[in-house]
Amino acid sequence: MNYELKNIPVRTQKPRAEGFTMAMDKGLSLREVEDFVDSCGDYVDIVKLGWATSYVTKNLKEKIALYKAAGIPVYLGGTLFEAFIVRGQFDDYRGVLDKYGLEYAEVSDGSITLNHDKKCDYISTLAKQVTVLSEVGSKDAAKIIPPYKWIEQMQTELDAGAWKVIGEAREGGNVGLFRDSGEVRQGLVEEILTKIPGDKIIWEAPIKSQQVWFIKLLGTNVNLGNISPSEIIPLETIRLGLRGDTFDMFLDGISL
Ligand SMILES: C=C(OP(=O)(O)O)C(=O)O
Ligand SMILES: O=S([O-])[O-]
Repeated sequence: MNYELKNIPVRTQKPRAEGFTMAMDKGLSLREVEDFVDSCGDYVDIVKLGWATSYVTKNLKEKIALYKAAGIPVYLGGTLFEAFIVRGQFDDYRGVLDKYGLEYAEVSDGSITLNHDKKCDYISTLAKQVTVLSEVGSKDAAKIIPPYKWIEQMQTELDAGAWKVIGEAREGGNVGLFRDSGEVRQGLVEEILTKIPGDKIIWEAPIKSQQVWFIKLLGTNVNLGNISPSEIIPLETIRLGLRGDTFDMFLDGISL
């Protein structure tokens, strides 16, 4: 760090299994990626190329190579997986992973209706090729999945070979884990945590108030995702108690 401050919570270091930050790149240029990894690389554990943006992104190979050179793995948004599945192109999807040398993949059903056993089959097949992140939750705000179903799905997806499960929120943070106002479905999160270990979950939390909520509940080293590149440094300060929102969290025993 640039100077010494006392009572700063201990952050996990890369490669992190916990305290993990997933950034969402939805079309950064190569030059922007160079700047991004230079300024924020220490705080980014994995990058998702949001939904199917990789289909239209220029210089995709070069972009993935820039992240790789910075030690940051890349995966393609779950929506892209779903776009292949709905068209009967699973083998083509696997070919894309190979073509771009990707080591991670997301399996989700946020936009399609997928039989859950079939989803788990995709997870176990892909887990033989790459590290799989599987996502639970719908992108449709009208589809409310009860907590016991979230738990059942998360557990069976982990059992099928998912490395971590992701709680859906979209870029807007207004579905899945959250109400359409962006407020956390607190009862849902608390119930999930009675059964699924927190370190196995990445909570999509694109909005600052959501990040703060999870850090207050689960501490500095909670896994958070769908973080915009411009919010990586701000999030790191929130994790460290160096922004107003969490300022008092780590000041036990200290007073003026
Ligand atoms: C983040 C989104 O999609 P995905 O999870 O597929 O990246 C989104 O649609 O806002
Ligand atoms: O919507 S809930 O479970 O607080």
